[in-house]
Amino acid sequence: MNFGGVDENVVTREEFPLEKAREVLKDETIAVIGYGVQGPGQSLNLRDNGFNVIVGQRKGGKTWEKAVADGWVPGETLFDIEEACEKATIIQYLLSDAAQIEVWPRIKKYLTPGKALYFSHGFGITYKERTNIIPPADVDVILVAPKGSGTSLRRMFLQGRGLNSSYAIFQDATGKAWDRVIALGIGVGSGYLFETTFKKEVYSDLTGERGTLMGAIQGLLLAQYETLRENGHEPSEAFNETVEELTQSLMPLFAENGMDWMYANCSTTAQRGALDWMGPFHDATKPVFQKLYSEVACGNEAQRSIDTNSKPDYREGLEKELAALRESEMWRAGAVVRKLRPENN
Ligand SMILES: NC(=O)c1ccc[n+]([C@@H]2O[C@H](COP(=O)([O-])OP(=O)(O)OC[C@H]3O[C@@H](n4cnc5c(N)ncnc54)[C@H](O)[C@@H]3O)[C@@H](O)[C@H]2O)c1
Ligand SMILES: CC(C)(O)[C@@H](O)C(=O)O
Ligand SMILES: [Mg+2]
Ligand SMILES: [Mg+2]
Repeated sequence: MNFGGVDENVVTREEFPLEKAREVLKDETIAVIGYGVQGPGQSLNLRDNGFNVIVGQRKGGKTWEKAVADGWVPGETLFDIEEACEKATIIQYLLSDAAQIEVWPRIKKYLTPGKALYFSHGFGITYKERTNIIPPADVDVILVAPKGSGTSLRRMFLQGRGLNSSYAIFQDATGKAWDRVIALGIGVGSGYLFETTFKKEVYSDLTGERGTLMGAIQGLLLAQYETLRENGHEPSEAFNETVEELTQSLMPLFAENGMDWMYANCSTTAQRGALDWMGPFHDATKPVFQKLYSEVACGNEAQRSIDTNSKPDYREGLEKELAALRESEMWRAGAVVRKLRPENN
């Protein structure tokens, strides 16, 4: 398929319908290991799509309880991690990236010949010198990476929509890796699947989430909010002009029909200014994106993530940082603005 002049390999549900996916995987037991964010989305979609799926999760704790609440039955469809890996023919390794490193020595013995090891991130394999995740040569190693949160994957599935995913094959030991990866991609509820490699997936994913999807957007929004506040604008005006209008009014327009369509639905005054100021914003941020990509490609970002996320108290530290964000003036103002949406009254 041609994307803006470039040919790419993609697979749609039309070419590879759900019935075909069920046929390909009819003799497989899929174990979804981990029940954090992607685990629930992928396992519930697979279950609702009629696949033979079980969940492997650390016993006790909140996520085990969440799995039980979602209808996974201990001893029948919910097991501890090692038992699920033993029963599986396909192991979907959906622990957090740091936990994948820690748990790997305990689960690799269950990767017997002909099984498949599935990831939703290229992290563990690409940075193998840092993760020590080195699968045996006689298993398939495949990837389906939904391009969005597991929460969205599930929500969009329930709405009859689909979140796009990339797919990759690192190792095809059985000759069935392509059928397996595409069938799983369709089964977890992907909109369409586009081809990548483990390395390109992790480089683009780490760049995207640090960049426009999460890091850059928060930096940009905050910079504008602060500028408005420093010049005497009230929080309500600053938040509406920075965040609320973006998410509620303008983003849906460019999601639906592209940036030019959103521009076309704004005043000529806005269009002139936006077209003129796009250049300076582009030029100011491009060097930051270039620096970010090179930090990802040399492995520094992966190492930072491994070092911080494998500390025993990392969750408390993270919660403090998230609380600071939540309690900042901009996001406290946001909570009030959201409450005032008529649909929330
Ligand atoms: N969060 C997303 O929506 C998202 C999107 C695309 C890809 N991914 C990728 O999917 C994979 C899973 O990510 P996630 O965000 O769902 O993970 P997560 O951080 O939500 O954690 C998943 C599970 O890991 C378990 N876990 C954590 N530490 C453990 C340990 N020491 N021993 C045993 N279990 C432990 C937790 O109980 C939890 O059930 C990652 O490779 C991630 O990069 C995530
Ligand atoms: C949902 C994201 C940001 O796309 C994913 O990459 C993640 O790591 O959670
Ligand atoms: Mg990611
Ligand atoms: Mg991502």
